[in-house]
Amino acid sequence: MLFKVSMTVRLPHTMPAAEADRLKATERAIAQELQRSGKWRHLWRVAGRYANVSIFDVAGNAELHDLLLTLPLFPYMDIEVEALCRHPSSIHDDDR
Ligand SMILES: O=C(O)CC1=CCC(=O)O1
Repeated sequence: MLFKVSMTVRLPHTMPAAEADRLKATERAIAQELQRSGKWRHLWRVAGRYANVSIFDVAGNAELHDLLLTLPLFPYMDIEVEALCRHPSSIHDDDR
């Protein structure tokens, strides 16, 4: 199943820079591994905001939830999830 996931990062201003850098580096490693696995299909920065829009391809709601929980920035992100289905006018047969 495909999901559009919007994440807005809100790190506390009181967080030490070294801790923020550590979290971001670990987040990056996990995100890149999930992209290599095919589960995190797209990752886009929202211009002008500390936010991203992503497309995930996972078995269902529970897998998506469990995956998002593994992200080190999870406690510091507002996350919105929208389930996607194939548009009848889409010419891409890999859309599900
Ligand atoms: O910077 C972000 O938008 C948060 C994030 C998600 C995956 C990643 O590497 O950073």
